[in-house]
Amino acid sequence: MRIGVIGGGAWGTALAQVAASGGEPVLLWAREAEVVDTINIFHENRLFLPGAKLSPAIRATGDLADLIGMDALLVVAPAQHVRAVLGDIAVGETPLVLCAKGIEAGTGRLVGEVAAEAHPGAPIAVLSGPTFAHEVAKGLPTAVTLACADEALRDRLAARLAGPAFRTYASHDVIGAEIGGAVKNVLAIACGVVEGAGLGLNARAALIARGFAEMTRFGVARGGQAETLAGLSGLGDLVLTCSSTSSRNFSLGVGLGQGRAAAELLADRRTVAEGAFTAPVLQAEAAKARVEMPVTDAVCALLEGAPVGEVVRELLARPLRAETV
Ligand SMILES: NC(=O)C1=CN([C@@H]2O[C@H](COP(=O)(O)OP(=O)(O)OC[C@H]3O[C@@H](n4cnc5c(N)ncnc54)[C@H](OP(=O)(O)O)[C@@H]3O)[C@@H](O)[C@H]2O)C=CC1
Ligand SMILES: O=C(CO)COP(=O)(O)O
Repeated sequence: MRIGVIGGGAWGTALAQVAASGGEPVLLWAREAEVVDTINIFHENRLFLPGAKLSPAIRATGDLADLIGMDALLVVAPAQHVRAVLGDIAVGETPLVLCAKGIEAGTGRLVGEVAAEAHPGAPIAVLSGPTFAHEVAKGLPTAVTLACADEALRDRLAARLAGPAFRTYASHDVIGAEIGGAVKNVLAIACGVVEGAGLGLNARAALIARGFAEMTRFGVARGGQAETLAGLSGLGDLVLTCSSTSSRNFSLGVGLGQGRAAAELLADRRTVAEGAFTAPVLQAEAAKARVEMPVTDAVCALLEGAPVGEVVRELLARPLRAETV
């Protein structure tokens, strides 16, 4: 199965490394000439994944049309750019494996839904889980959810992408797998705020647990399964991203917790913190579905510039309620 990768950021590059681990050729499309050149010449993505030695089986191209005719395409552009990028390539019935984590602003669509609209003939799969790109690129042990409604295709993709240190767990729940990855980015910002504001480890654990409750409420309301949300792509990724400054979303939250403005923090970075884009659209989608998401509301308020002390006081002053409903 010949694999093409759309997106030359850290995660697209690490996934190309996974797909090339058995020596099979992999073609990666990147927007930036510097990424294409450093991969082809030095076998390193010096812009987005510096220091990771890449397989010589990975070749990069700046021409999206070169990916036509592949057996499967991993779509790893940031969530807000997936529609535009997929609009630039004719994929026909080539399976699309969505690997970005987010919800599209303006439409409230999950990335898989965006891809299905752009290419109605293409089977859709989702790869998601606790996966810092730099660890995957180094070959450190990692496990992901590989979700696809078509069982035969799911098994072929899971087998093709699995490696000695990269385990793919099959699922049929595409929506649940996507929602976990999208929502955990917003919750990771909240956990970063707790760290930045010095609110302690009890508060972080409480946010992870209550955040997981709201992720599950929203995921189930949108048609995902609670079991998927409790798996690698939901709880697993939530725990990873909420506990390390390796996470761009957690780091953004640390800055917010220290009282810095979101605009300043986002302008400072070249890499993507998806939660900042997902938070307002998640809040709007939750309101439509009548799902309460107090942690997401708090993150939205902080991104809009509300003072940390005030937001935390409001969160803690909410009426007491039963833990499970
Ligand atoms: N990094 C990680 O550890 C993981 C990331 N993910 C997810 O993967 C997705 C991609 O993240 P990641 O690889 O880390 O991204 P990076 O932050 O490493 O890089 C961002 C990439 O997106 C590109 N980009 C920016 N704007 C556009 C655009 N308009 N059209 C196409 N490409 C664009 C950037 O190019 P340019 O510099 O030219 O703007 C760059 O190649 C995200 O949804 C993320 O949540 C999932 C798992 C792990
Ligand atoms: O999705 C990720 C790990 O699974 C990466 O998280 P960040 O985008 O917050 O760095």
